[in-house]
Amino acid sequence: MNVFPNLIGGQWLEGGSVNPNINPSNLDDVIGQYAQADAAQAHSAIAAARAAFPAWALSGIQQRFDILDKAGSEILARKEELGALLSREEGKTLPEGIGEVARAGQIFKFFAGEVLRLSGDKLPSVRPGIDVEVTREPVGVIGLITPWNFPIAIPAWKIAPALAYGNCVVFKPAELVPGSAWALADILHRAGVPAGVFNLVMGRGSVVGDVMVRHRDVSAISFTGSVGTGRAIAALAAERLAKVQLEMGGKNPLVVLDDADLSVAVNCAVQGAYFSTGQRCTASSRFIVTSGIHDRFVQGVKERLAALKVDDALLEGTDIGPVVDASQLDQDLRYIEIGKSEDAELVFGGELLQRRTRGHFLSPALFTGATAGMRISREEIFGPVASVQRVADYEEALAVANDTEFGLSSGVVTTSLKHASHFKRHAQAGMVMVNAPTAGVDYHVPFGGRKGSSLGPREQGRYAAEFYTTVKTTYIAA
Ligand SMILES: NC(=O)C1=CN([C@@H]2O[C@H](COP(=O)(O)OP(=O)(O)OC[C@H]3O[C@@H](n4cnc5c(N)ncnc54)[C@H](O)[C@@H]3O)[C@@H](O)[C@H]2O)C=CC1
Ligand SMILES: O=Cc1ccc(S(=O)(=O)O)cc1
Repeated sequence: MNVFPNLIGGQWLEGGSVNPNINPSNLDDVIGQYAQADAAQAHSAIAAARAAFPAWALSGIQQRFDILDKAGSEILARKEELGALLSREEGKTLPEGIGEVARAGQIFKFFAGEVLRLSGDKLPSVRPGIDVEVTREPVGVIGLITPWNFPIAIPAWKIAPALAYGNCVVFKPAELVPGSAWALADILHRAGVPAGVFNLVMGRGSVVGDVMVRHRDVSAISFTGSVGTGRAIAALAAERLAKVQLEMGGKNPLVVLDDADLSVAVNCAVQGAYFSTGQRCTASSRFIVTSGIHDRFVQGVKERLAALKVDDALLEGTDIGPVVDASQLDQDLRYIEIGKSEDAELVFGGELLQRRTRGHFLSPALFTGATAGMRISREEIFGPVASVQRVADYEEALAVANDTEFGLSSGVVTTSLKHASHFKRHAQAGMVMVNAPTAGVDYHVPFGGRKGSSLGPREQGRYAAEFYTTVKTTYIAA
């Protein structure tokens, strides 16, 4: 089997060791062997990016538009094929995989447009005879470190703005999903990104990622992943005053009030908590439900879960694919045991499933009787596991929803305008959903959270400029 190489300084390079890419729906299916960069190759990629930066920073906007637009067009044209690769390596269902690839293509198109919309301000000075200009310039070499749960969308929403605003990129994807990352690198390379401007360094976080985070020529790091790794990266970046942007976990609440439309509530709950196998930072893992609707809601969710098909991600009709790997499956099962030991009641699922192929199949799990202090109510599980907390009224529901160290996405299901408006104002989260699942975001508006979920400027949309550029104020005396 051929090895998929890294892209460093415009050259495809093997070297180092290789890593098999394994299908979580079928552990006997090896998708390919992918090069694993060592520390020396990580250093080479950073050097190549640094060398390419002065010319790319000053490159014409037509060149940058053309490259990003071309990449976006190819991604969109190949969305079925790339979606199948994504689903095969990550385990989300084929429609979800295709949808994610389309999102990546649209993100490249959006940032191609942003290249043409670059702007600044010209202002009068408070002093006579002086003009002031405020412009944005690229930051330099940016290190991008991404997780396995969105193998192409998260890389796209970091790479596209980085390149659009004139930065050079060293990109390290998650070890579990090198296939989508490699395909994206190949598309960018063929779209005409100059040598060194974009570098792919597949490899271990503790080796390649660590070099990127510590290297003084990497001016900024954008990371999505676990809280532990995010904290460690922030500490190292702070030591050398590098710019940092972190997207980490969530413990996203979905509040369901007595006056909710039951079918909307059940739909939001099931989609938000269990689709994509619950492996989304925006997934709802806490349903906070007022007493008057509690039993009907639980019954409705159980009925919907019973109708869902958990199977091979690529099979037609599958609603929920496998858990991504053995270690994540262990984590999910561990939390299911923790929930039981905390005296929450497991009312549905949480069982390993046998399918035609050897894969990490887990039935969606629902707990009731959860309370705010339980670990299943406080810690991110990152799997198809959610729990219901019963509350007396809206005021208690809001307090419970906000009682978390995280603050990414927060949802309410209600037909009361008064409660919806109050929740929108008082939910302590970066994204608020009214009668919509906590997961399911657009690609052209800011994405990010508060408290322990995020650090640094927002990702996505035109707000991305805040992280990927630095502001210059120029005073011009007449
Ligand atoms: N919020 C989110 O979107 C995500 C959260 N997670 C959470 O994290 C848990 C563990 O998943 P992992 O994939 O192990 O997450 P992780 O945070 O360890 O990995 C994310 C990325 O960081 C890299 N990395 C790891 N150690 C590093 C280091 N010392 N320096 C620089 N880069 C490093 C990894 O190689 C990967 O590319 C999951 O169970 C889940 O709870 C995982 C993926 C996404
Ligand atoms: O790319 C990251 C990403 C994409 C989508 C979502 S959501 O499922 O739409 O919430 C979250 C993160």
